[in-house]
Amino acid sequence: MDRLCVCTYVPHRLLRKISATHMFSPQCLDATKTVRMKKVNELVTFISEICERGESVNIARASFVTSLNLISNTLFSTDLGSYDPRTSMELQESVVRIMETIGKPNLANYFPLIGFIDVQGIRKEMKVCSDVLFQVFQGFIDARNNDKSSRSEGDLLDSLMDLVKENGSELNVNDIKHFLYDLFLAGTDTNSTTVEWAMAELLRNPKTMAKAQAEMDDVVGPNGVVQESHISDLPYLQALVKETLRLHPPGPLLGPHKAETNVEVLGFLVPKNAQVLVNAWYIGRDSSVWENSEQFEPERFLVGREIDVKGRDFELIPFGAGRRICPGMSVAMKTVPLILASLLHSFQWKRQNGVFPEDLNMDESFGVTLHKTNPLCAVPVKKRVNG
Ligand code: HEM
Repeated sequence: MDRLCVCTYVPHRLLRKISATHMFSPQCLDATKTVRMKKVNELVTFISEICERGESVNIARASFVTSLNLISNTLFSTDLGSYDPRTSMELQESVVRIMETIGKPNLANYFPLIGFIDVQGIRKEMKVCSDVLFQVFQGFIDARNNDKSSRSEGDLLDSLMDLVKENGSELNVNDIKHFLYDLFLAGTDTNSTTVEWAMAELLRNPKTMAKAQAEMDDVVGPNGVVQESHISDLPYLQALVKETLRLHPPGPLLGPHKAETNVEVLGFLVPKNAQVLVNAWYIGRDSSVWENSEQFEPERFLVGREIDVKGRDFELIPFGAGRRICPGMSVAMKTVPLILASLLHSFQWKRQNGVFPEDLNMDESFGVTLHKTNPLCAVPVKKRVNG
């Protein structure tokens, strides 16, 4: 993978390095632990309110807001998402619209000659929404430049602005805005889609759901509150996250790669400059590698050789591998299990009119992110006495 790694959509390599030290390093992850807990607790509170009204929750939408607020708090120390559909959050709406627009089949990809006409208005829509994001980011940058007291000790924007001052020749405010843009797009939908697919698999596999909940009752205690520190003691939960990423990798074709030089892969020549799309979705379902490859069986990760998602085991690469591996992997592997554990430990889940069937519709819509075609809506029922 390292030889197929020319960067095609992140504007500045330096920023990748910065994110590794300023956002995703073990120290930063430790420092942002409290924010993650707070935001996940807000999700639980929101669902508890829905529970009291006996309504259903759109799982992807709710966990999308949590993921968005997690990122916006790490970057700007503020919420940019809202669970209340009546509250207009322009950044949230624009991120959703960008993800929907990117996911649409674009005729220009099939007929490049007509690309300049923008028949479907995709380019225009992308521009309108992206402009909103850039304006919001510029607003935060201006506020910090104009009013030093609006700087909040330790969030990522402060560090990035300090870096611009120190490395003016290599880095400018535009680079920062593009970097923030990538983080919001790459780090929200991926997380929430994974939570939705995991919940869908569990709802049609009640025995698997019961096993995961029993493990939590043992480790967290029936009336305890899930903490991030519990996750390492919940092997079944970790296995079910891996199994979800195997069957439903949010980035089914990873990011577009390009060969830096002629590369030989398994006897095939990949010529220099060729664009390479890696089908992580197929790799995860390859029946020559995975037994019962279409079945959701977290147990497969608990026996035999340990297979992880960190880019070293090529049969499971939902985050990619090599130099271009997802920089947010460590934060995703903390957030997704934490959200899932909180949803499963605090609530039982049912369908509006009964239980979910084994043949629950699991159709996938291929786009940049692999979405569930029919959004999963489920009714929460409070499980814990003090939850
Ligand atoms: C379950 C959650 C996630 C999955 C499955 C995932 C997966 C991926 C994949 C497959 C790529 C492309 C890798 C390649 O081209 O080989 C990627 C890139 C990226 N991801 Fe993630 N991601 C997740 C969560 C996150 C989060 C939470 C963040 C940030 C907070 C994030 C930030 C990024 C960025 C900035 C890139 C672009 C990196 C580059 O092009 O160099 N991701 N991710």
